[in-house]
Amino acid sequence: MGDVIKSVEDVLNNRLEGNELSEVKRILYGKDLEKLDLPTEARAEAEKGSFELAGYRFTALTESTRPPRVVRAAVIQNQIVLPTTAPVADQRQAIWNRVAEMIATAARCRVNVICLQEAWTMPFAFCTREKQPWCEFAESAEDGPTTHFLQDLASKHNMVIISPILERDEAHGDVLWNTAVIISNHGHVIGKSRKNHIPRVGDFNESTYYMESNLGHPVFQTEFGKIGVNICYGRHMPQNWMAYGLNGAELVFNPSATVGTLSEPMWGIEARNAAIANSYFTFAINRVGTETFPNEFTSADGRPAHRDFGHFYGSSYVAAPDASRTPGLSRLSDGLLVAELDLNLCRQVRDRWGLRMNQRLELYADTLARAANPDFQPQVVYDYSG
Ligand SMILES: NC(=O)NCCC(=O)O
Repeated sequence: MGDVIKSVEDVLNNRLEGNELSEVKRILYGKDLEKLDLPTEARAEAEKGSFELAGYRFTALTESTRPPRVVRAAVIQNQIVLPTTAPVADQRQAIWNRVAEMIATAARCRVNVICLQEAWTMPFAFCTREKQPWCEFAESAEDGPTTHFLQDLASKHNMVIISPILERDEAHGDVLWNTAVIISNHGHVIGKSRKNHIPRVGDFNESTYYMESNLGHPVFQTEFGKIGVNICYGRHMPQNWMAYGLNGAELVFNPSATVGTLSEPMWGIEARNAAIANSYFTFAINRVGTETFPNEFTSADGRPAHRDFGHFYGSSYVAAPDASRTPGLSRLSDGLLVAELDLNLCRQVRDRWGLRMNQRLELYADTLARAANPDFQPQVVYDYSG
């Protein structure tokens, strides 16, 4: 179940042709984006490493008063490497090695900014509700071994790296957080962003492990654009996406871990809608594969106890403010998706559609302030005529 088709695009490409195929792509994907001509060496590395490599170009109009601001931004989706029964340090090291290989290929493709998947150094073990050994994966955002590991890669490859980890906040009594660390292309930690909304659905028992962010909606000014990170479940909250936009984000990454039975019909819609509504680029990143745990757990839904979470369906993609999007990566295998984009498109779409200009923040500030008040009464007008 959940692992039958490689991708929706694969099915469309195999079943449709000619004008029918291009019309379906125009309607579903905005336009048929030009494929990037990625280096032969990068393609060879991807083939040798058994991961998918895809690249697309989003263009913008040429302006006479501003130079183009073209950057290459990429995402990685990957399976865990060792079984979940292996020692924690070995599991993490094996994932580091795998992802470092994929980051090196990204560097060959001249990627400037890359984001990894949610809690990328570990299996998504929160379904188990067990604390050990999974809490051992937690580490300092500023000074932990994963951050040090990536700082070297970031400066070596001149690449901003966004590293979503399980954070251990030692200064605050070992509190755990779900955190994305933003490492500059010179290898400095610029800052961190924490997950604002914690799922309480299905086997996503994450509220057992960590708290909602206390950091708001930070946006990080990098050499390659202003970056926000909306972690996984936060993508269901339009106001969460909006707040990164209010703070000026041009690129918003959504590192995720989600399974087909729960969320696949929502996946292609949410990050894409956010790109349209907020006039910025979004990057939806999902892990891939099926992870099996040593002890059985139940899902509180009457099904028998089981040892796996279900299939993480990958399908990572990039969406643009003009409603175009890339095809998704595979539902089944590791992948690196590269998008070349001109950040000038954000302003061009704002000027054309006026969605930010017409946002009416003052109207919603008032509605939200009232709705958040314990005395709130919904504004409903009743029909008493019958
Ligand atoms: N990791 C996470 O927040 N998953 C929740 C499920 C979903 O949002 O699809």
